[in-house]
Amino acid sequence: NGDVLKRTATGAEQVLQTVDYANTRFSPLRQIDAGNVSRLQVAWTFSTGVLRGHEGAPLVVGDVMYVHTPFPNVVYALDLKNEGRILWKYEPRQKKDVAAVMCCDLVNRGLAYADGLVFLHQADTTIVALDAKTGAKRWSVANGDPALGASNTATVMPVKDKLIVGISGAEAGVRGHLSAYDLKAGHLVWRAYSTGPDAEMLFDPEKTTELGKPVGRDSSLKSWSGDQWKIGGGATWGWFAYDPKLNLVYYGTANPATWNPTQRPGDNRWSDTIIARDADTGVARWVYQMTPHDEWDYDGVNEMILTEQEVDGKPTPLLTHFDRNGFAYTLNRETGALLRAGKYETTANWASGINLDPQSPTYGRPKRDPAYSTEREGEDVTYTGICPSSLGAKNQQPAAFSPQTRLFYVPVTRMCMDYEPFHVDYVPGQPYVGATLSMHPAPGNEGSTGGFLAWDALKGEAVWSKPELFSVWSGALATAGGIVFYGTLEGWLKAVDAKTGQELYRFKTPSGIVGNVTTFMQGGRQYVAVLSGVGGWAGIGLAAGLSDPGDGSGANEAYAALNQYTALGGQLTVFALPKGE
Ligand SMILES: O=C(O)c1cc(C(=O)O)c2c(n1)C(=O)C(=O)c1cc(C(=O)O)[nH]c1-2
Repeated sequence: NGDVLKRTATGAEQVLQTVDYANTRFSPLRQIDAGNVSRLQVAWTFSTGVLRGHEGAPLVVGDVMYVHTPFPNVVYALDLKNEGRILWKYEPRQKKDVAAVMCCDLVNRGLAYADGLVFLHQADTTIVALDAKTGAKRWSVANGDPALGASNTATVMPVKDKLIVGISGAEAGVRGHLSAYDLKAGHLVWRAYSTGPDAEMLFDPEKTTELGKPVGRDSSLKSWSGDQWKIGGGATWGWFAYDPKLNLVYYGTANPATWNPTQRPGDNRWSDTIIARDADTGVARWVYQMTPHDEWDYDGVNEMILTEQEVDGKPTPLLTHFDRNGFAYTLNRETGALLRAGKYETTANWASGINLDPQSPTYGRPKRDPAYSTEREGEDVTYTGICPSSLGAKNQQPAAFSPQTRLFYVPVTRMCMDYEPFHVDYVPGQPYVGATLSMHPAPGNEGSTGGFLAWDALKGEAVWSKPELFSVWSGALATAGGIVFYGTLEGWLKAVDAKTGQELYRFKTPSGIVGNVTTFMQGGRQYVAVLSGVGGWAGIGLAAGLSDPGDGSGANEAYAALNQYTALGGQLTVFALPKGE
């Protein structure tokens, strides 16, 4: 989309949650830098009036800031020239019962902007296009049926004349899909399912490839027992990336449903898969399945970061992905060739590595350790000591990439788990989970369950790594000022030196941070903004007021200590250097 490309070029505005199409979360702004960031001050704050997990970040278009909230998904337009005065407010009417089918708190990862429209994708899967000036509804359309377990937490991405949209619900047996709607009028242009017949997945058996070879006919159907693919998950609740030159949209699919692996033999394609699709037609160019026949809920939706780097002396268009399963993958994003795959979380024990030998019949597949299979002795058995936990070595909170250091900045979770699969029958609109989890800190971290690391994807090694008391559930932002920002579950906004990781600044916001840090220019000054409001899967115990330790698929117990550091909130905090600096 020309408007998006123009507005993302300078870093002054923020029209996408991913900062740019390439998902680098790198801002070219440099007024705030490693030398002065320690003098950052709070410029102004805004209470959202909602008390659940505040994921995502506000948008800035010209002199207007657009702030979204978790369910009920209120949108505020704030006048940046007039001390944040409310220009308009949009409050959707949604049925409360959608909350019952949302797996991991009532979060929303934010708005997107293009061509004078602000796009909101509500919890109940209604997509709404709002007039950016007035807040008037231009069009709306339902993308799924909450009565069948579908919901939404993801942002959308405007690409050319289309809006790319995903769906949540793998924990309810929803069959995931990626859809493209007409940006101006809201009608469906194409829809591509994650599982099922080739025609419904928009796969070309001859031209869609995996690791350089055509996937062949019925690549998904053959990998499921009977018609289980119809309730097979592979939701699309993560982030999207776009390469305008190749005209390809990239995203990952979620776990197969149910979590109980004994119930669904086969590779369960194309769950836990990276997919590249033609933006105009939706047809899949290439795919790569990271965790075939997932036994651990290693959902593959984390962001795809697009960079240009030299590989073996040649400038190469790359896609780098930090998966829940503990491995970082780097592929050639044009061809889908697998270039690197290694552990970024060293405690990951379910697989010793990824087979990188192109001659091998198991090329590209994980080398599993049978000791950590969750079906080796069948159902109703507790399999212990599996790392990482289902939360992943990293969950959805996006990493950043700085072209200055050529490093990725990755928020991580260091948890292991005990996993007990049980038989579950599919009932439309009901949880189709089929496993009980108990989570505990990964060994070797003195009880801390989080960290923030700088990762060299081509060497496959961490350059520096900082421990954090709790999982880092906030997205990173790198800037041309040589700094990287992130938030913590206790509520700290932190700035660290991009080269060394040395902490340069911290400020305690009113509630835990699960939002993504953003930055923008207004009136010649650079600002940094972040939403506080504890929640998401890690903060579900606090956000939903859970009492049973096992609630939240084990997260309530795993993060019980969080209530000694923070409480519910819903606030935007905006930072700047003192006036005149
Ligand atoms: O498969 C799905 O449909 C689905 C949806 C969501 C969601 O919509 O938030 C999450 C997950 N899975 C999930 O596995 C997960 O770990 C998770 C964490 C969060 C969060 O916002 O903290 N959402 C979700």
